[in-house]
Amino acid sequence: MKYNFDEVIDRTHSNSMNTDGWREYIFHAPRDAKFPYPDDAYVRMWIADMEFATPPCIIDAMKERLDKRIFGYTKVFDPAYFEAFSAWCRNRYEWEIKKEELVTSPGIIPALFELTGYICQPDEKVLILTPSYAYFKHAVDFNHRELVCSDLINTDGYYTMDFADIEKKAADPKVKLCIFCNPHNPSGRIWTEEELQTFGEICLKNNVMIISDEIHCDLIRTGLRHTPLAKLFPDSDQIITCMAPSKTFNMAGLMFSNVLIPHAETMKVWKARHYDFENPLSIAAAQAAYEKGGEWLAELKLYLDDNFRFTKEYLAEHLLEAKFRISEATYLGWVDIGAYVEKGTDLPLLFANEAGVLLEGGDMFVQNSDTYIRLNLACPRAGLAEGLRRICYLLNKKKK
Ligand SMILES: Cc1ncc(COP(=O)(O)O)c(C/N=C2\CONC2=O)c1O
Repeated sequence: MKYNFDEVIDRTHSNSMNTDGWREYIFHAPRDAKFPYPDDAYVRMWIADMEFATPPCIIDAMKERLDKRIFGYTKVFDPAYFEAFSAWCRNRYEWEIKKEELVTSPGIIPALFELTGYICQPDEKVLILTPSYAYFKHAVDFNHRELVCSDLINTDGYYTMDFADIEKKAADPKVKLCIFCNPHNPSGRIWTEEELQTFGEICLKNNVMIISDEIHCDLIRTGLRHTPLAKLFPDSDQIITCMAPSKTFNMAGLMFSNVLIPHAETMKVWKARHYDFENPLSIAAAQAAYEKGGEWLAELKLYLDDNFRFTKEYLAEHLLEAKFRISEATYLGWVDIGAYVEKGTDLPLLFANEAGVLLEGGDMFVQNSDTYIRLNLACPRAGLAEGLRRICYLLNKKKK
């Protein structure tokens, strides 16, 4: 391997949400709230960013931009960025994107917050599939629109869409938008073309616009394939696609993402209301990611594959009644520990107080996730092993 994913990198004093923001985000506690373990004694498996250095090609591109020494107002003017991103979509997803549909946003979450308000009138509703990344709900709440949830069907830890339920809810004339996660966080599903086709047809037939959040699409297990939803409906202007280098290359702090808006009226509102200046270092980083990041990503995927295999084997040996499937996508493990805990247990607090592990779980994913914990496996294997050891020790002790 050319890259060292076993390297432990010190993130303290870097204003990192991962190391410094967990009290507020997970527990809604003040920054000085006391917990049983010293901060640096926690195994951090919660927020979705990685413990791996961003690829050298990206850091070099940022250094090259720094050497220009002026950082005035900046937008994506150079066509080289579109060429890099469109080549990425063509080569990896056999998907031709259109330059006139591409805009950028300082994150997919801000785009979801904006687009929800642009697309839905105050009395209209937004459909999401649950369990869900909580910010889908936050985007709806922020816009004071009504949230409608369709629970995914969980068959022994394998999640599928409940098309009958989606159809019923999409038929409500007030449901105007679905924020869709493709691939799915937290279950790790990569939706098949057949599932995407069925889902898309239900929404389009019922005049429900879709925002397909595909931020995790590059982070799939080796050998599996992602299908952009919009690729299956080339004649529709009702599917907005969000992609980003942020998850793929561990650069979420650079606040740069791609939004593809085929719907003319929505694009018109976006251009009228969105603040479209960008950070020059972020543009340089994103372009380098798409132009040169492929080799690093291939090695990252192999390392993550091994972390998932390690987790599967470790839980099979040390937590016999846990249910865990290797996620098809994301670097997030999704584990049912219902055999060890009561429904309604505050799982993040339990593991923070009694295991020294920071994780997300339970009701942090809107609904339909009660006895699940989500583990960030994008870390050096030694840290992963210690986190799993602590989790299994606590749960086996509680079981006795
Ligand atoms: C489905 C999905 N969309 C959007 C985002 C964030 O996009 P951004 O605004 O950074 O461009 C995340 C990050 N997911 C996270 C971040 O921490 N925990 C998670 O599950 C995500 O999982």
